[in-house]
Amino acid sequence: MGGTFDPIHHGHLVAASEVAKVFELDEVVFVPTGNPYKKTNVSSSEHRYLMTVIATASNPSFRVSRVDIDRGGPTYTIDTLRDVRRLLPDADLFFITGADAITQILQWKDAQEMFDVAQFVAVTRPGHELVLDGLPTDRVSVLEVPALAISSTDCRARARRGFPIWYLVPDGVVQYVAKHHLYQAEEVAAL
Ligand SMILES: Nc1ncnc2c1ncn2[C@@H]1O[C@H](COP(=O)(O)OP(=O)(O)OP(=O)(O)O)[C@@H](O)[C@H]1O
Ligand SMILES: O=C(O)c1ccc[n+]([C@@H]2O[C@H](COP(=O)([O-])O)[C@@H](O)[C@H]2O)c1
Repeated sequence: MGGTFDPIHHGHLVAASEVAKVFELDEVVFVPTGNPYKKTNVSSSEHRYLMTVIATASNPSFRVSRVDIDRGGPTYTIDTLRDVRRLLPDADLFFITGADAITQILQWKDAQEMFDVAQFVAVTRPGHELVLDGLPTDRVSVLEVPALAISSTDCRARARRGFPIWYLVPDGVVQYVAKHHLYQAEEVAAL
């Protein structure tokens, strides 16, 4: 599952857990983006990586990869998939993505090649319509996950306004955000 994870929240974790169960996956690899070139004002990749490690630590089937962070340059999913394929040459790869991302996917770099490397699982997300027009139906599956109307944008806005993010994100992530003063007004957090 690729994401900016700024911060990772329970919507991400529930989606990953549900896909793992339904598709009988051995593990879910969370891949925080290095440079999500379509997003602005993103926290440092090390903060996002560490929050993802904290959030997934208690699940033995979840792990975190640094491939997108260590590669450098803009993060393209085709490169993520090539790197993960190199690390796991015999695995059947599934890329988990949300309803908002799947509608954009044909505009991603080397979109057609991505479907050769991995099967895509599009999970439902409150407030976002699943639009699969033009996508190869044999390479994209749809899965309805328990609806959690949580977004990283909302978590950041709540933290900035002094509202709690308890129960929207894992406890360790609440503590990490507080300790490092993430998402404060004018904040540009660096490790
Ligand atoms: N509540 C949710 N339910 C299902 N999928 C989700 C949910 N939140 C995020 N996703 C999916 O997880 C992937 C990574 O998401 P991302 O890290 O960009 O989180 P986000 O909450 O969408 O962030 P932001 O609000 O900053 O755009 C995306 O494919 C996104 O669609
Ligand atoms: O490959 C691309 O061109 C591309 C463009 C936008 C997003 N993505 C990927 O989509 C996933 C979710 O991205 P984001 O920015 O919504 O957190 C993440 O793995 C990104 O690398 C990929």
